[in-house]
Amino acid sequence: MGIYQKLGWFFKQHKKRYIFGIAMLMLTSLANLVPPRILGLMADQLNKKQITWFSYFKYTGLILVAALSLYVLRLLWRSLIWGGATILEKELRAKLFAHFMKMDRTFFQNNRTGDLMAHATNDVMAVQEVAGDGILTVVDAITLGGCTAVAMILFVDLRLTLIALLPMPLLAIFARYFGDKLYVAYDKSQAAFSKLNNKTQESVSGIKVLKTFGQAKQDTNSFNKMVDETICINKQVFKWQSMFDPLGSLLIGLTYVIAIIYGSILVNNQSITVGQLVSFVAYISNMVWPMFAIGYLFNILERGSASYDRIEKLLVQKPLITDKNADSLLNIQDLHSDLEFNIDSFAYPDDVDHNILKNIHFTLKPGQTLGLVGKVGAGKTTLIKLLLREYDNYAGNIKFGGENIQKIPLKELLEAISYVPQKNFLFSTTIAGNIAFSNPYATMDEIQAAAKKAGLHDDIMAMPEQYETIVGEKGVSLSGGQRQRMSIARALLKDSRVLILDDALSAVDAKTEGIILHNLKAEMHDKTALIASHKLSSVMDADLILVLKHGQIVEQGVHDELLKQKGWYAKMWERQELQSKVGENIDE
Ligand SMILES: Nc1ncnc2c1ncn2[C@@H]1O[C@H](COP(=O)(O)OP(=O)(O)OP(=O)(O)O)[C@@H](O)[C@H]1O
Repeated sequence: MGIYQKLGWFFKQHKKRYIFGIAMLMLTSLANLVPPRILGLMADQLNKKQITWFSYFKYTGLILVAALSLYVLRLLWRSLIWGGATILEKELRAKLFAHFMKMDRTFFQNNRTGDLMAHATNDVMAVQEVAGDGILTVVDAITLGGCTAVAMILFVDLRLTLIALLPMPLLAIFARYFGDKLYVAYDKSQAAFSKLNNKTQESVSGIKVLKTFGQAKQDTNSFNKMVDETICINKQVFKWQSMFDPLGSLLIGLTYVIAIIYGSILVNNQSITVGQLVSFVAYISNMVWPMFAIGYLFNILERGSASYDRIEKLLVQKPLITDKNADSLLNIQDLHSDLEFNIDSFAYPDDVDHNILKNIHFTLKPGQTLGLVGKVGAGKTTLIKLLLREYDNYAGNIKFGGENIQKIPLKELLEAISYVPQKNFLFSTTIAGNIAFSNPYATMDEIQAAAKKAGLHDDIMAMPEQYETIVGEKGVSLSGGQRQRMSIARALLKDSRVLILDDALSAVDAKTEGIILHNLKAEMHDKTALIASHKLSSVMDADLILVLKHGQIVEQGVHDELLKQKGWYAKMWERQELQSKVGENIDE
């Protein structure tokens, strides 16, 4: 139960929602007691042949009212409690995302991207279950279980209740034991299935290469081995399922048998009426779920608590770059968006003798786009990292709206930037969830608009469940180009003043690239953009293009000017034009 204390901040924020939701759940439990009791009363009157049309309509009417109330109550508690869990999920994701954005290189070296993704998906899901299914199981176990037991005792018989319910605690114990085993087995099965999916995709896309190198047989063997392993893992799920399901039915059946045998004896010696026995049998079905709920509850709380601890451990980590020089009164919204780079020199802290950037000076007005080009290792990403404040140890300054970026609170600065990194990450969740990661409160319309601008909408509509399709580790694999466009959609969903694309269109075909750039242009009219790319077509419309070589600007200007200079840019442009016409690979 400690997890509820840890999540106290959230329940305090949503106190009214949970109080009302729990009240609705309790009323649901009470309403559940009505139909069995009425059935019993009806059975007694039928047995004594005393039933009249009036009482018949009264009883059926009451059952109908109870059913309608149950419908409304269930609708209310579901939207309140499960809705609350969704809010918690969104808040935790937003917290983690904001934290990841704030953290520096060391954090990402210490925490592998895969692990961070797991925290942001699996752990967040486990915690949200505490606020959704966890509350449901606690309340149901206590109120539905408790009220039904009390009704059995009050309306029927204490002895019958004690004896007939003897097998029920076993149901809770088995639900806990098998529930846990099933969860672990199911998780492993999903991981194995996604591994198999990826392997299939790799083999199919690499089939020509495999055949050329005579590796097709080895690949088939390793594929068959993987299929066998996956089947073995899946068998575990069926094993636990086939052990638990019949056992559950057996225990429930046993309860009914005991109730009917002992109940009949009590009817015979006139301790209870036939109607009471009918009510009792109907109450047993009310008892089954609370027993399962007790079993599941422990699993939900244990998993949720462990996951919350892992999330907390991440959130308490502090970035090395701090706000020590920041002016807390500075509000980035008040700053004009001129971006000035005045870097005299920069060397990475672990290689201080080697200047990676030298004499980088330029200014961008709001709405202008900078193109950064140059060979691999020329320093394009490094320049971007300095704007993202991953390093402060450079000679010179970077100014945004006339203020040194080191004076702007880091959180505000990063919130003003949408960054599409070279390596994009995908979470094991829906497409919509993945896009909305940068803005968990985005509406479906906003998500779709961002996907359209990023040229991804049509691909999504062709997927099995469109925006609800699960992607990533546990779902459909996306191509490199689709991942890049997803990352761009994510960045566009965040309303920021600076957009950075770091080689973000490399895997996108020329036609789609044209569409995306056109859309970005419309989007960027008052925003500043930095586009680093190996494809010159991505930067040809930029207001300023810098060609970097060994960390220095060797050419600069707009596309036409650079072509006239007949330097590296003009040569590369010619090559890439030729390449796109011939469709061949020409290396730099
Ligand atoms: N963390 C680091 N520590 C030391 N040197 C680094 C580090 N990161 C990059 N470098 C070096 O800095 C230089 C510039 O790298 P950078 O990634 O900025 O180039 P780039 O132009 O973005 O290359 P690419 O086109 O591959 O993205 C390279 O020589 C690289 O090896």
